[in-house]
Amino acid sequence: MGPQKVILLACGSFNPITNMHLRMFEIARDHLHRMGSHEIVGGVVSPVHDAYGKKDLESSTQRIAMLKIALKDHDWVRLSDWECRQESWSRTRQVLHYHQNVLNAVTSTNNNRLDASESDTSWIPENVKNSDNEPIRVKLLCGADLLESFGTPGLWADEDIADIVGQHGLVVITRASYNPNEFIYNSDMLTSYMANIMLVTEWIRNEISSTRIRRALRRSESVRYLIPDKVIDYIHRHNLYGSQKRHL
Ligand SMILES: Nc1ncnc2c1ncn2[C@@H]1O[C@H](COP(=O)(O)OP(=O)(O)OP(=O)(O)O)[C@@H](O)[C@H]1O
Ligand SMILES: NC(=O)c1ccc[n+]([C@@H]2O[C@H](COP(=O)(O)O)[C@@H](O)[C@H]2O)c1
Ligand SMILES: [Zn+2]
Repeated sequence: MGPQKVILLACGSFNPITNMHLRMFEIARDHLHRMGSHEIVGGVVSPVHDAYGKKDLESSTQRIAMLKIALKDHDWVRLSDWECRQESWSRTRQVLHYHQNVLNAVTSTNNNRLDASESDTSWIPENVKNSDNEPIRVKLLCGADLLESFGTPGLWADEDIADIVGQHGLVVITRASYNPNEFIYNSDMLTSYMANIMLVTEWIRNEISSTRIRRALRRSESVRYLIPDKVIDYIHRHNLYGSQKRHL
């Protein structure tokens, strides 16, 4: 059996998109290709709905505009704005299900093909559409902080975690001050699904986070080389995150 084909899907606020969000895809793809077990055929960024209501969450219109700029010439990662187009916030399990279902329909040769007008397929790589009918799995790509948020009481339903890890699978990138190995060890459920959790060590560590980017912008400090130049330009032109107009 050859490597399993995978599309990596990253959920989050992307408030705003940072270079580290983009790096996550690269680090994950290199690792999985080196292991020989998976072939990454695409990447998808799925920004969260406005109703997620996190502190300082910029509107989805602006977050999507910044993502479009950042991903404009990207060779393999695309945007899916499905979450933002829903009536309310969607659980991550639903997000994975939706994307897996569309993908199944687009790649299947039988009758459950999608009505093209019904669904947005712009996040699916062209070479995958009408391809050779090989199954492609949508896996959740996340940082170790998101994995550890599984342990926050009341935040994730157990059956959602079981479904996400059991049916889809996780690719987790290490992050400073988190210990995903120990977190998995401490959880009976995650340990039972360990074969479906790929831990990827980021050796060129950096602590870029959207929170720190917003803080720097608020303080009129430079965020150059931390987020794409064109996104910085957009932020200043639209005075987002309390930024004063300033040149790069
Ligand atoms: N420096 C990083 N290292 C590893 N993973 C990261 C890093 N920054 C973001 N991620 C991951 O990117 C995904 C999207 O995260 P999110 O939009 O919350 O970004 P963030 O930088 O953590 O933002 P915030 O500071 O607002 O929480 C999550 O899975 C998160 O774990
Ligand atoms: N129960 C759930 O499915 C659940 C709970 C909390 C966060 N999430 C998701 O995790 C991501 C977290 O993003 P932030 O790190 O920006 O808060 C978002 O995409 C959010 O929708 C999902
Ligand atoms: Zn975060």
